[in-house]
Amino acid sequence: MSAPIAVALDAPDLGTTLRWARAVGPHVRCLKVGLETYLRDGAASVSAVREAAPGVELFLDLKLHDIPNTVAGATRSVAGLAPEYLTVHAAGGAAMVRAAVEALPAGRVTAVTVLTSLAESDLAQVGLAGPPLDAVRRLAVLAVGAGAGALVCSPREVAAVRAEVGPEVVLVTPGVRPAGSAAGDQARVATPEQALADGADLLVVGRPVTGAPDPGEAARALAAAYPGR
Ligand SMILES: O=C(O)c1cc(=O)[nH]c(=O)n1[C@@H]1O[C@H](COP(=O)(O)O)[C@@H](O)[C@H]1O
Repeated sequence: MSAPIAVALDAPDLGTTLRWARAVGPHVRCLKVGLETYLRDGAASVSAVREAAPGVELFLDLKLHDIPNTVAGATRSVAGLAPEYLTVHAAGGAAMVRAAVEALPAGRVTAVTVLTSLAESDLAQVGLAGPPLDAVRRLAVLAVGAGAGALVCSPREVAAVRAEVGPEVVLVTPGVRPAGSAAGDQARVATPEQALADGADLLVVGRPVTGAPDPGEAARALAAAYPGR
């Protein structure tokens, strides 16, 4: 099985997105198309990434967050792209997550709990008092109860979330930084070793790979260090 890594293709133009997809695709299980690419290049970018990296799973990271009726419609709008993962914000509530689940016939609705860029002080500012773990656990339980098949949390919470939701739910962790990599705007980070040891199923890695002088080689080295189980 290929390395449990999703490379975030957050690129400034479609040519770069596809160059990265071709370079890293052979080494990893999954490629992530997010807001930067999707809002600029649309659905065609998803098909183009699939063509550039055949056989690799597609993670469509649109972080939907709206009233249930609107999220259901938005999910139907992209369901034909057949993403293996589609993100929604768990904070949109159980009815919203369920609306996405019902509108996505295949693939996993993937609920983002608390963004990995937020530290405890940021959460306090938006009215979520207490450690991030409390909110992450609460939102994880809510989302799984509403039918989400995957969750996004930081590697720091993954062990506690696993204990909460059991073995079947796919746990996805961004905020993964190999030792020595810059954290950038990520607040709750850990190494790939730690994330996997704590029970993560899929590591999302962007800049440590795509910002490397040779993204293909960076992905190859990361995949060799963390081969699929
Ligand atoms: O849903 C996500 O993928 C996501 C959730 C989250 O809490 N934090 C987070 O960083 N992400 C995404 O994961 C990727 C992380 O990229 P790097 O920080 O460059 O490794 C970006 O594409 C983010 O949009």
